[in-house]
Amino acid sequence: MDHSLMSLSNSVVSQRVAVLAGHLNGDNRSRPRAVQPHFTSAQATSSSSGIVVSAEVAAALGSGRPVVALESTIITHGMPFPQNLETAQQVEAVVRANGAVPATIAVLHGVPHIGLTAPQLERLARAGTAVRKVSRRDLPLVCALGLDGATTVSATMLLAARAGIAVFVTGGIGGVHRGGELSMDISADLTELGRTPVAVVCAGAKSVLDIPRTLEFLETQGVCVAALGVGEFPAFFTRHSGCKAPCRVDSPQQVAGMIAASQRLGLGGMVIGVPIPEHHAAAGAEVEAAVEQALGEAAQQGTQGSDVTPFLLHRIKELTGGKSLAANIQLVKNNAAVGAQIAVALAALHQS
Ligand SMILES: O=c1[nH]cc([C@@H]2O[C@H](COP(=O)(O)O)[C@@H](O)[C@H]2O)c(=O)[nH]1
Repeated sequence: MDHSLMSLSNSVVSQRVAVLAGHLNGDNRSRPRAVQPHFTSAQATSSSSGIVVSAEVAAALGSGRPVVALESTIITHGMPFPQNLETAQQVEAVVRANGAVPATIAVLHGVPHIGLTAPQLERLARAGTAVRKVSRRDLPLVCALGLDGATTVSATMLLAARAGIAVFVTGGIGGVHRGGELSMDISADLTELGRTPVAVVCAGAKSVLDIPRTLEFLETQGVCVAALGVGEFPAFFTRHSGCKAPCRVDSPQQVAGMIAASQRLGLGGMVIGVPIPEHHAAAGAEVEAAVEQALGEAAQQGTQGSDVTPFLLHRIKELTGGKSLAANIQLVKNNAAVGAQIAVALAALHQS
């Protein structure tokens, strides 16, 4: 075993995992302060959770310091090498610079890891799409077969919650795909948001998706969706989706207050849409034209299911000559700063 890592069985985190595992199984009775370690260590075993938390993340969680979860599909499937590795490293640095501990999440050789070492991160980034994209439904298989897995928003949320991490930063969430009313192609991210108590800080959902139906579905799932500093739900590359955000928040402290209230009430996840900063927004019309073309090609080639998003991301990048990738990197870093500020505000609330 890697000595920089700590098995859950011997840590305070294991107690928190026990609390959250109960919640994920539908036991919401005692959630008020979801990350408070009030279970005895006898109630958690590493064999039941099988999750490894890095020593740094475990120490931060154990002392109530802010932690931000980060996903790994964005590294393997969302960007090409080496920009994916550079971005992953920079995002972790931005989280630290804003006062929180980053916890990148992935499955390595069948074991879910919360907090990766530099060599682990590099191995995933180099392997890219050769690593299996893992959402909630894929976890049993990759764990049982000892495979590597890059966790999507749904799997990352689930694992973050089991470790007691309440704030998670990514680029964009999955959603209802266009034509989803017939194909039923709806990302597992949306149902996960309905059931798992983690706030996902993102730049909204890409316009490759059906954003109005995505928001409708989130409402059905009972997910609190807010936009930060604007009235409109952001659409990833552009600040404008044409859809009013269900609510608007104006500071990390306000978001922390909503997360704390959600925890007290035993609710599920939350989406905080942070619009891409004005000066980094890619030429909207150009990216939108690329989106339309890529969607047409995906339909023509019969691309389906979990292959659709990676195909579209790759094609849009090609069609915009890399402008979409540059914008993507900037918005993720911006989200990382905001997410870390939210985690800091939440930790302060819990300690007050
Ligand atoms: O702009 C992006 N949106 C979504 C993804 C990834 O794609 C997943 C959704 O895939 P699907 O539509 O197959 O559920 C998300 O959870 C995330 O991991 C990404 O990398 N970049």
